[in-house]
Parts: sequence; structure tokens; C-alpha cells
Amino acid sequence: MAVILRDERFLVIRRSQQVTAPGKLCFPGGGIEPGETEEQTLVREMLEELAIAVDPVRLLWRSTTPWGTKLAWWLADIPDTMQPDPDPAEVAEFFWLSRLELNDAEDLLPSVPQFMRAWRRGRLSLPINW
Ligand SMILES: Nc1nc2c([nH]c(=O)n2[C@H]2C[C@H](O)[C@@H](COP(=O)(O)OP(=O)(O)OP(=O)(O)O)O2)c(=O)[nH]1
Repeated sequence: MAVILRDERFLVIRRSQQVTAPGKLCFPGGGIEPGETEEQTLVREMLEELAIAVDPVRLLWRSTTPWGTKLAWWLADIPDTMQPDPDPAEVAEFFWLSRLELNDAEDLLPSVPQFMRAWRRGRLSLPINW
């Protein structure tokens, strides 16, 4: 998953109706393909989903979903002027949400509140304060 911050807001997507967990809000990201590093996956998925060129910065955290999918949470940078252009097959819309907006959002994949909780408890650090 890519954790992308701009002006203390998180880049969050609404999943399209054509993918698993349709309509849910989550961080952009996707599955690793054979032979890829996690950084390469991050760069490819952000180009595919949002047409943005990201620069992976560092691994923030790892978690596992109740259905056994392993998630790697990467901090990533994008150029200041770059605007996401979603592929509607994968991403219905995107938002820049503040920490509080993200906390209060409905329709989140359960991994997102877990990530926020880990941040609040100091299990991972971000370039902004809780
Ligand atoms: N993108 C994304 N996926 C998440 C998050 N939290 C979470 O549990 N997931 C799960 C849902 C899926 O099981 C898996 C990634 O799904 P995906 O649908 O985005 O990836 P993908 O394009 O490679 O599709 P798939 O074939 O792996 O389902 O991770 C999150 O914040 N963002």
C-alpha cells in the first residue's frame, strides 16, 4: 500500500465496482507480481491506478488481513504539482483526507483503521504528527 501525504492529507481511493471490496475506501496499492520488489510493485500500481509517478521512501509497517493477505505499507512521495488521474476500472474516485477525516470515514477497508491505530500507538512513524 502507498501512504502518500500532501499538506498533511492522505491520498485515499474509493475502489471501483469491478474489483474486490467494491466501493470501499483504502490506500492505493495492489498485489506483488513474480520477480518484482515491493518498491517496483508500488511504482507500477500507482502508474496503473492513478497515473502518478511515485518515489518509494521507506517501509512503514506490515500487517496481515483476516483473509491472510500480507500487506506492506510504504511511504511514497509524488511531485508537488502531480495530480492523480484514476483508471476508472480500478479507482472510482480519490480524496486527500486529513487524519481526522480518515478516522471518521465510512466504508474503509478494515486494514486502514488498523494502520491508523498503529500510528497513534507509536508503532510506526510518519512525517507528520498524530
Ligand atoms: N489497495 C489496497 N488493498 C488493501 C488495503 N487494505 C487491504 O486489506 N487491502 C487488500 C485488499 C486485497 O486483498 C489486497 C489488494 O487488492 P487490490 O485489489 O488492490 O490488488 P490487485 O489489483 O493486485 O488485485 P488482486 O488480484 O490482488 O485482488 O489487499 C488498502 O489499504 N489498499
